[in-house]
Amino acid sequence: MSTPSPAAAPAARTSPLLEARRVTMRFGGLTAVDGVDLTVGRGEIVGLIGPNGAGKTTFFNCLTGLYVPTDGEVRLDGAALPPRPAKVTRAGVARTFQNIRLFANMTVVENVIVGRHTRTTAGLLSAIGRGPRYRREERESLSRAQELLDFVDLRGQGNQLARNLSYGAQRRLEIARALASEPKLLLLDEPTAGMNPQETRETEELVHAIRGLGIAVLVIEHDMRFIMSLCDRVAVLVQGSKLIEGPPGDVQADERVVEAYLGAPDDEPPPADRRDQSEHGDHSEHGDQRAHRDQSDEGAESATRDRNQERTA
Ligand SMILES: Nc1ncnc2c1ncn2[C@@H]1O[C@H](COP(=O)(O)OP(=O)(O)OP(=O)(O)O)[C@@H](O)[C@H]1O
Repeated sequence: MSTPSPAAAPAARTSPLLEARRVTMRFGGLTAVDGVDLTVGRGEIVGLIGPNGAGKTTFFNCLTGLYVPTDGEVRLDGAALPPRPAKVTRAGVARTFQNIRLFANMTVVENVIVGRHTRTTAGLLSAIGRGPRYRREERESLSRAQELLDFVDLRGQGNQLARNLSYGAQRRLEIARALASEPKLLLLDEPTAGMNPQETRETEELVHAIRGLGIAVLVIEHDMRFIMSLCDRVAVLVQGSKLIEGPPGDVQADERVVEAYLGAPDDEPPPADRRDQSEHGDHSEHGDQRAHRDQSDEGAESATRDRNQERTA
């Protein structure tokens, strides 16, 4: 028997974990995502940034089966992803949403167990009859959910209602629920939106820990400090098209990115303003990002939280 040549190696070994090719999404006359190529390697943390309305969330929706792209394809481990959210989750892609989507009146641990449903196999009859297979899977799911709650620093809070958790804790619970599906790739849509600097730092640590589990992460975020310190690679979307992608330093210094998204140096606030911002825990430094964070002053930040809390209520 001959040894397979490298060219004959399975696609799963040679291709990136996620490969999106020429992904396009049109809504009537509007092209929200226009021929975007993006790869994510195994264990990589990739950032996706761009101005409001650039098409970032639409692109996520194309990756996760919520939208069927008008054109292009998405592959995971070399295999085309099916255009169905549950099948995409089963294939190994989990996500969180821009606005918190928890089951507010279920307990914290139940929310995580729900996230495991794509990994349990007991059929409906077994579940109704509470057969041995169902009971074994239920025990395993509970034990795994407790581990995940420990992992996201929610130990001891499993029996609370999700709605009673603090805002930052609800965001961590969403991540635990996504991890419960045992993903190879986790997509995070603005995970630090509405967070204070301390919560943002904790989220950064958590994402590093997730990578430590061997899980790749693709993250949309407007907080440049977070993105630049977290990511191995950053891609910039502008008006549905990918403007540039590369190491964070290169992207941040790219003139086109500064012009289209970050804002020209002339736009920076005078030093007194900057000091004022940092005193208020605002670390933003540039144009659109600053505009975004301007919304995160005391009033708007609590409004964001209120909106997110309403979502879970
Ligand atoms: N279901 C839809 N039907 C019609 N237009 C849509 C739909 N979803 C998104 N769009 C439009 O597509 C464009 C891209 O929106 P998208 O939410 O993907 O941008 P984004 O980069 O995620 O913005 P933000 O940073 O504000 O979340 C916008 O013009 C938006 O209005």
